[in-house]
Amino acid sequence: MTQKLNPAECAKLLGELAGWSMAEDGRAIERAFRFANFVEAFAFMTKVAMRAEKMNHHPEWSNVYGRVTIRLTTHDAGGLTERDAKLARAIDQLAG
Ligand SMILES: C[C@H](O)[C@H](O)[C@H]1CNC2=NC(N)=NC(=O)C2=N1
Repeated sequence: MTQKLNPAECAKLLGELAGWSMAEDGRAIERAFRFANFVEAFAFMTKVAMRAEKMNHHPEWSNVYGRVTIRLTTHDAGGLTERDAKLARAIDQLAG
């Protein structure tokens, strides 16, 4: 099973992932993305959804018009793991 990241590993990860922040519960990382309109936001979500499915690791997210808010945590581990880091990097790439 994927091992939860320890506090030092979490801090290191946040240092590497510009734009992401630790959730208040300390069990996830979060980032908000803004797009010009709903269609661009949904196109981004579609790309992320396909990648998440391929990685078998899925975001918790919401969308209002051009804004997409994403929370990443590993449910099977009850906290942050390397799988969240990997998906965060992929999401940042897809955001362009
Ligand atoms: C069996 C388990 O549901 C799967 O391995 C995947 C599916 N997608 C997942 N996504 C996230 N965020 N956390 C998980 O633990 C997870 N598990």
